Amino acid sequence: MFEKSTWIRLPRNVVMGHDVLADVGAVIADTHLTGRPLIVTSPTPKSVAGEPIVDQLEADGLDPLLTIVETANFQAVERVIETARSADVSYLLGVGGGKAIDIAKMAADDLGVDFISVPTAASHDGIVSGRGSVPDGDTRHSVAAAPPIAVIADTNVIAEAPWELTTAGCADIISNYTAVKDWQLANRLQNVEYSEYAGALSQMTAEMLVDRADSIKPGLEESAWLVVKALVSSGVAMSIAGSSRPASGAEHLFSHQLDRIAPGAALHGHQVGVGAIMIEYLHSGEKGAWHDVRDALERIDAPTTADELGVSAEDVVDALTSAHEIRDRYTILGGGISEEAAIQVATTTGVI
Ligand SMILES: NC(=O)c1ccc[n+]([C@@H]2O[C@H](COP(=O)([O-])OP(=O)(O)OC[C@H]3O[C@@H](n4cnc5c(N)ncnc54)[C@H](O)[C@@H]3O)[C@@H](O)[C@H]2O)c1
Ligand SMILES: O=P(O)(O)OC[C@@H](O)CO
Ligand SMILES: [Zn+2]
Repeated sequence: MFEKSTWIRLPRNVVMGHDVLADVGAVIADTHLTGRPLIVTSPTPKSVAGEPIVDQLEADGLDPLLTIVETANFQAVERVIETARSADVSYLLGVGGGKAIDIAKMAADDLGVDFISVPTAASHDGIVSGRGSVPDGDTRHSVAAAPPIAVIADTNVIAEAPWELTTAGCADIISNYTAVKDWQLANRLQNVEYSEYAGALSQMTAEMLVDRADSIKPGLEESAWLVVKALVSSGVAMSIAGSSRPASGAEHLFSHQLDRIAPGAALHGHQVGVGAIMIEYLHSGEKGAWHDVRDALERIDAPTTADELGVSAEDVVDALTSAHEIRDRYTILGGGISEEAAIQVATTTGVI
């Protein structure tokens, strides 16, 4: 008897392009949201998009509230939940980078209200996903959450964001190569459920982005458009899989450990990109595709070395040797790699 079932939860509206920030009110009306909105943002995105959204919604006769978050952790999620409850908020807008969007997403899920994702940078592939990613002590959770009911990605705003945020988003997509390899390996060795559709979509997204790498340039709205489309596609792959597996393998475990060892040193996307070079080496050996991963990162201006990330060689080795401990997710790292092996992979690939 066939007993399998799944829920693939996706946004109702993905609105992207030139000046679509002006459409926030229209999107709210289209999604039939009523009541008081809470805008969850961080300091720079507040002035770039948060305040213009408040002005727009006030002009529409709404009574928006705005709250600032600084760090992505469970305490921040709790604070947003309390703010929303005490102000009788009906739905949330996450406005900013990955951290503001993750916090809004998780708070909305807990409150049981809808949430709109308004990325101000193309720096991560969580803009569409039904996952939240938060550190918690020695571990890092990938929390299931409702996906945004709508995404509003203004390519004008995103093209004006610092260029390194866009290169971080590209590197987050390039890391899909190793994430999919790790997922397939876990399927073969540990019988972890694998989705052909999600895996193929994630890998194809990386391939399409790399094929267009030379047309991704600073300040160009066309480039912002290309990268946002790839981030949306990668988020959809996660929603199909019902996990972050299609976009997060050992290169993400390495990055999550680096966040703990060298907090704030580099952007998430840049860390996973450098991780992907080394993890690809572990998958395919010295003559393998790690050269292609490194070349793709170089072509989009993303870091490929510890120096460029602003971390030490010891940090890289520590993160690589402890990455397997951070989460119960089987990858090429298996039960862990030795310090000698970590030094060898990082040296051979030129990361240290
Ligand atoms: N939920 C998911 O599926 C998922 C996917 C990928 C990444 N993530 C998470 O997202 C986070 C990484 O996201 P991030 O790299 O955007 O980090 P971030 O949210 O810290 O943003 C980086 C910086 O860019 C700034 N910024 C954003 N837009 C700007 C603009 N227009 N102009 C100037 N500055 C701007 C932010 O204020 C911040 O200082 C990590 O916590 C990661 O785990 C989650
Ligand atoms: O589940 P994690 O490892 O946080 O991954 C989510 C996202 O960063 C994938 O690009
Ligand atoms: Zn990522």
